Amino acid sequence: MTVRLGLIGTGTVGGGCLDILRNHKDEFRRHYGVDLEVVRVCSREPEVARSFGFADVFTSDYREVVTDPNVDLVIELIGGTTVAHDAVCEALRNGKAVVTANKALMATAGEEVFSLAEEHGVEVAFEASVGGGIPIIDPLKHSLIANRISKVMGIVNGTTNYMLTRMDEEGASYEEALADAQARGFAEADPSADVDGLDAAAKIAILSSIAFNSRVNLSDVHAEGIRNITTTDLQTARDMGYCVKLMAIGHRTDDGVDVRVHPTMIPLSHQMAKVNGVYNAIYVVGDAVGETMFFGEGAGAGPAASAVMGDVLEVARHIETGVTSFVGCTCTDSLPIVPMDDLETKYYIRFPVADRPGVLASMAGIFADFGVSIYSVVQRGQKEAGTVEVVYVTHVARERDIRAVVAKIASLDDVLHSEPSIIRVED
Ligand SMILES: NC(=O)c1ccc[n+]([C@@H]2O[C@H](COP(=O)([O-])OP(=O)(O)OC[C@H]3O[C@@H](n4cnc5c(N)ncnc54)[C@H](O)[C@@H]3O)[C@@H](O)[C@H]2O)c1
Ligand SMILES: N[C@@H](CCO)C(=O)O
Ligand code: NA
Repeated sequence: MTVRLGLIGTGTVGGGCLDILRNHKDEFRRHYGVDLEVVRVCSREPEVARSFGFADVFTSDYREVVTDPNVDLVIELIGGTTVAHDAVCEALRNGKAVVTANKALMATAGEEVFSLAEEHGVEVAFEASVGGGIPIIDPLKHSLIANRISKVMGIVNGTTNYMLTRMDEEGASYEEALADAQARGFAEADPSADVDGLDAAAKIAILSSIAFNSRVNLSDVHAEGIRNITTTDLQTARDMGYCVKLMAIGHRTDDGVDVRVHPTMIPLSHQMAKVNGVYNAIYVVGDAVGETMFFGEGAGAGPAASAVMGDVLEVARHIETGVTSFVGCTCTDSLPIVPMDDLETKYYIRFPVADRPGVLASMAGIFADFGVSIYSVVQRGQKEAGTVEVVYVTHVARERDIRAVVAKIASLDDVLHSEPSIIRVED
C-alpha cells in the first residue's frame, strides 16, 4: 500500500522534506516497507513545486489538499496560528493524519488539535516543533515514560544561541549576529519571536506538557529574551566562570510546574555551556533514569526536515499497518502553574550609572531595604565619559523582591537605563 502525502509549505522546511524524499524514497520502501507518494503540494511558490517535478499536483489553496480524498497524511509547514490552524484542523476533521513542525500552533491550540485527532481516530506528530532534528518529543512520549520527570531544561532556540555565541566568542554586535542568523535561515519570519524568547516559550510549553503530563500553554510561560544582553554581560559572566544562554526551563515542584524562558548564567563546567552556535540541547531529569541530555541542530532545512520525515515514516507505517493505538494526548493531570513572582534563585543585575559619589551606597541601601543579600558587586570601567556599569550578583532571592529592587533603583536619577540587564543564575 502507498501512503499518499499532501505537503503544505515548501519554504525552508518543506523544501528540506522534498529533498529528503528525492534522495531517500527508495530506501524508505526497502528498509521500512513504506511507500510514500506526494499527491498534492501547496505553497505560495509554484516554482519550488515545479523544480521538484510536482507542477501537475500544485495548488496555492490549502483547502484543495485537506479535502482531497486521495490524501492520507497532511504535512503542515506553513507556520503560525491562522492558516496553519485551519489547515491542520480541517485535515483532522477530514480523517487525515497530520505531521507538523509548528510549535506556535501546538503550544496555543494543542488541546483542540488533540481533541480533533482523537475524535476522528487519526494521529498527530510534531517532533520538528522542538529542537529541530533532535529527537526529544518521541523519547519523552516513549522511552522515558517510566520516569517521573522533575526538570526539562533546554537551549531550544538556535537563532539566539547562535547570536550569543557570536557575541561571546567574536565580540559581534547584537545587530550583526541577528543579520547573520537570518541569512542562514535559522530565524523565524519575524525574528522578534526568537530574540524575545517566544519561540523558546512555545517549545518549553510543549515539552513541559509532555514531561509533566499536564497542559502548559504558551500563555503560562514567563518569557524574557536577549535584547538587553550586551558583550559586557557575556564578558563579566565569563570572568566569573559562567556563560550566558537563553534557557527554557520547566520544573516540577511541590507547588506545581514552574515554566520560564530567560537569559541564564550557567557554570562553564556545565554540559549545557558547551552547546554553542545553532546547536540546541535539552536536558531532562527523571527519577529512574537520572540526568539525560539530547543534543543536535535545532534549526535549518536539513535538521527540521529530518524530524518531519521521521514522523511521516512512523505515522505512514501506522496507517499502512492499521495501527490505531498510537500515543495521543498525554496531559492526564492538571497541575497548577507556579507564579514567576515566587521564583527563588540567584540574580545577576547590571545597571549603567553616573560615575558620581554616593551612587553605589544608595543602590546598596535599596537591596537592603528589600532584604536581598548581595554576593558580589563589580564596577566595570567607563563606557561613556562619566558613566560606569555596576554589576550585582545576589545570594538566593525571591523574584518579587528583585523586581521591587530593580524598579526602585531604575528610578534613581543617577541610573541611566530604565531596563537593566537581569540574568538568573543556575548553579
Ligand atoms: N526554519 C527552521 O529552521 C525551522 C525549524 C523547526 C521548525 N520550523 C517550523 O516549520 C514551519 C515552517 O517554517 P519555514 O522556516 O519552512 O517557513 P518558510 O517561511 O520558509 O516557509 C513557509 C511556507 O509556507 C507557505 N505559505 C505561507 N502562507 C501560506 C498560505 N496562506 N497558503 C499556502 N502556503 C503558504 C509559503 O509559501 C512557504 O512555502 C514553521 O512552523 C516553523 O516554526 C522551522
Ligand atoms: N527560529 C527557530 C527555528 C527552529 O524552530 C530557531 O532559531 O531555533
Ligand atoms: Na525535535
